[in-house]
Amino acid sequence: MVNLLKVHGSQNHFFILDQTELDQPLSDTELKIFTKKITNPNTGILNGADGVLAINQPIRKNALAQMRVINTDGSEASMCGNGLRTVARYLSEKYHRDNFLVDTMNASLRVRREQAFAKDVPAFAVEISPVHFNKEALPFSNLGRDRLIDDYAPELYPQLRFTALAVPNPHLISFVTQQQIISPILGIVGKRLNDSNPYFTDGVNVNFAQILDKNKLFVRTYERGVGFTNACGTGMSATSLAFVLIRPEQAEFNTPITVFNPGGMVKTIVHYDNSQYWIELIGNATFTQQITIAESDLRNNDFSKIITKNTGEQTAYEKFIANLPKYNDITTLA
Ligand SMILES: N[C@H](CCC[C@H](N)C(=O)O)C(=O)O
Repeated sequence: MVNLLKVHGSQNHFFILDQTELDQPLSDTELKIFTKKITNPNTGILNGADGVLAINQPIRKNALAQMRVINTDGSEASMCGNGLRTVARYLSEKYHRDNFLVDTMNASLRVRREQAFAKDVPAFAVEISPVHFNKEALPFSNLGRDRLIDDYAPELYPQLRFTALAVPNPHLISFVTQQQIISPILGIVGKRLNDSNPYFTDGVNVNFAQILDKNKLFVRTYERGVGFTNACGTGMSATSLAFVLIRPEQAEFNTPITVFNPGGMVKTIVHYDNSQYWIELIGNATFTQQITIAESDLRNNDFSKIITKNTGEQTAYEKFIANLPKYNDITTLA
């Protein structure tokens, strides 16, 4: 039998599949098919999810394990901030470590257990890096420039200023008004740049941010390979870096920034060390259900005989967010 976990970071939901526990790990094709089925609310389980986080043996020395990120459309991403917090908690409890490295596609990243955000709301801090601004790393093209930092790009959407950066998955960020953040604009831009288009040929995660106060943001994201999610960890991290760079009078390096999102709240800290930017993303790592499935059923995408067990943590999480200030009553899955 195999144990899956249903988890979330800021209610960005995932299934964790520890491939090292399987007699025969799923192939890349099997993992893609499995993800598309189990995350789809109609064909999957537990209302689906925003992706699958697959854990494999480490690929670099000193790392405890590798995390791979598969979006609901089957595409693989180089990084997932909310997901890495939940994988960090899973590995922390499996190997009894609180401070270690996790391999991702492009880098081994530091993770550590943080003080819980509230009773039964465990929290982890994860490193978000490497960071790139040049068009080759994102990639973007046909915008007549090598970098896009706080500038108009009417080809993408008129009257908005955009910043493009990779952490290392690709993000497009715009600081907007409250009216704009709750308007259909984000969905229009997100859909257009994740269908075939001449600018972001690999797609891009689109983030609209409202500046609430000094070191305080609200971020809403249309995710590549998924669509609207309750939160995007790499999106909130990339937005925090753009905030510090573009509005230095309102956001500082090495200072916690509170980022609210439709699914809850995280803290970010933007760093610049040895001429490299990196971001700490600190937030909940909630396990909502434990799922038991026969390995043969997993391989055949047959979820008819699964056994699920509620952890009770979602109640604690909802109590935690009930005490947070409300900024935008957005039903994200619009
Ligand atoms: N959709 C993203 C991957 C998941 C990132 C997000 N869920 C996060 O928490 O960072 C992409 O294709 O780049």
